[in-house]
Amino acid sequence: MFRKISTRWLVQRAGPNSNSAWLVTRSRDGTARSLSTTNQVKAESEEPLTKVEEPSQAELLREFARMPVQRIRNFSIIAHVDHGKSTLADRLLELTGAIARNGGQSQVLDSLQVERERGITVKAQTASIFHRHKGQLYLLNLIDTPGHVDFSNEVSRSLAACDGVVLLVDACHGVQAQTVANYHLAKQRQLAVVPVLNKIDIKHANPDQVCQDIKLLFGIDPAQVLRVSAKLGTGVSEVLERVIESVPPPQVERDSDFRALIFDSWFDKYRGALNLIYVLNGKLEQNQDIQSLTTKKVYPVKSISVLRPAECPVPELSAGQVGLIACNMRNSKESIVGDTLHLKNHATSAAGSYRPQQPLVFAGVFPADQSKHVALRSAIDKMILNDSAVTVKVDSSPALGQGWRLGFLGLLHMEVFCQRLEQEHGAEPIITAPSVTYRLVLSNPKMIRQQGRDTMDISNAALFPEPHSIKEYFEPLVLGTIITPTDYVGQVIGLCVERRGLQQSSVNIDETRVLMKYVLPLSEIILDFHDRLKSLSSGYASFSYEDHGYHPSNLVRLDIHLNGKPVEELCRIVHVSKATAVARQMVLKLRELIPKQMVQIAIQACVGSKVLARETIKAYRKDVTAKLYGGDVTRRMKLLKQQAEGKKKMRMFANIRVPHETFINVLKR
Ligand SMILES: Nc1nc2c(ncn2[C@@H]2O[C@H](COP(=O)(O)OP(=O)(O)OP(=O)(O)O)[C@@H](O)[C@H]2O)c(=O)[nH]1
Repeated sequence: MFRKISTRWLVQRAGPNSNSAWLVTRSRDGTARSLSTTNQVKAESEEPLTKVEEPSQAELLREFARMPVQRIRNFSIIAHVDHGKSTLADRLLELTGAIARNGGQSQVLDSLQVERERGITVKAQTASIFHRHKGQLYLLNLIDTPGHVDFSNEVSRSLAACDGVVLLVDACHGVQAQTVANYHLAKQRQLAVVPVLNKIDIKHANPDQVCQDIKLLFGIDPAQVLRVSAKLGTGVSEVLERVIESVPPPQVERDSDFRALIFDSWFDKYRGALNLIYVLNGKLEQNQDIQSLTTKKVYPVKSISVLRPAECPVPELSAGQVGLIACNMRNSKESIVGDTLHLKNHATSAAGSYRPQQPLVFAGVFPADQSKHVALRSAIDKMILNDSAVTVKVDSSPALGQGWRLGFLGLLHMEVFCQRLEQEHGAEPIITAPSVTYRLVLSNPKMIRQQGRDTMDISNAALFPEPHSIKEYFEPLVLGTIITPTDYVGQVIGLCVERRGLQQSSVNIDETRVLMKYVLPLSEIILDFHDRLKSLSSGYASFSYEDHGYHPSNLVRLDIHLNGKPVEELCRIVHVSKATAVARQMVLKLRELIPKQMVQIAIQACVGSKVLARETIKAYRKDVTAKLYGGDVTRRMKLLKQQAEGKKKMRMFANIRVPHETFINVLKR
């Protein structure tokens, strides 16, 4: 028979779609009755209930088409690494019915294999969700962003399509370096900030102290900071309420010609490049012809869909909305993140002000087998479509053949890109040692092809000119922000000094933590600075950095010779004060990494003609005297002498096999 239920039970039964408008009860006479507001739910809650139905996808998508701008909110979740952005995004998707509760799949928006394997977000992901607030249905476009500094391009790209951010801070670890960087990024774009403390369920969380830190660093009133547990779902619905109240609706025009910003794209095997767009003006319908502002090419719109987070087809997209379009674009030269789309022959001004970040670290990428050159080029092209921060230039090397020089935002970015090349496109590239871009002033400017400039930018150590032709050296610097517990300040300062850092400021956030700013050479931090910082502070210190221009320096080119032959792929540009230490470390590492071969291998690290370090890998030795049994000792000596001479010849002509991964592994300490 019928049961009496409480309002609370009813709302919970309604599950993810607690939007009361969508609850449908069936009364005693069997007629369906929909409840439109929370108040009505209360009034009707004493009624017997037999069935609760959820709105169909079709109903929601009809609402999507009718949604006025005033009821749209576009926001990103930003935070330091591991502060719980993806977990909060999961809860918001569940709460609004976009995904099933307890679906067994956590971090739905971290869909890439590399994200699941490494447990980090590397790509910002979008989802359009619906939520009922004060009786009105709202459309919320949520973007879950990565937290690591190497993927900060994803954050700036996402912010171009937003009017507000949820600034998430871990209640145990407090404000960290990337929290500060992301907060300033949002403020630069004048976005509304909804401050949220996460992980309040953890016993040793200290939300009051963290609120004080937020007040000190960002001037946010502690009373404004929401306290949630994304894991348990506590307080998550208030986040949505606050987003609707604090984030302004998009500043867009619906009564003008269509204009949209491409803020992400990726490759689909069957449909080509798919563009994620944010519509700023007018509306777009299927089969209309659109034009790119950059390339001037015209494309027919083949399909339009909205991400919930799965793709759902919709007939049109209106200003203020975010959606996915397929329009026969084929590669990264056509589908450009940051480009503006408009209707054919309705030229307009650029939408938004997004520019990809400049890469800081460069590495050569070559096919392991030259017959795979075309396949690797196509894989790189598809990957760049999905990662607009990566730059590509053609490159070649005597040992590795034709390839490319790619620019990345950091070493992790480079590793993730190469891992994705392998996992998503089956490519097996060889990656050479990463390097930063140095600037050289030459004594004879005629040597430089670019006319009218007497400086030369160089990121490939193999192309480093002879020292006598260089007048001045410059190296790139970064301004690093480090937040560390006071107990580790000594070790952190030691590390920064070792890396040629200069302290700019030091501020006590509270009694237990210090925020320090250091100017550091970029080349000193790209490889392992972050790992060292984490290990010497037991994981508590955090680090983020931004570009700080160029500074005069004193550099040398360190060559690695194997049996007297230079190996271009292993040479590096280093600061003169570090040359001997790096030389020693590289030869030792190479001795470990290069397998024993038929000939003895001499590994030398040299600057010019001066050898700074040397190690030897002994050859395999066949026992040529094994067949002798007894006999004259001179016979034995003769065989050994013949063997030694044969090896000497081999050493001169033999090609020493260096495993592909050596080029990267030699740099890891
Ligand atoms: N106890 C507790 N753990 C949480 C909470 N929210 C997230 N976590 C855990 O914190 C870890 C990191 O969560 P993620 O959601 O991956 O963090 P993220 O900020 O998305 O990480 P990146 O995208 O890699 O920067 C996971 O192990 C979560 O289970 C919470 O409210 N309470």
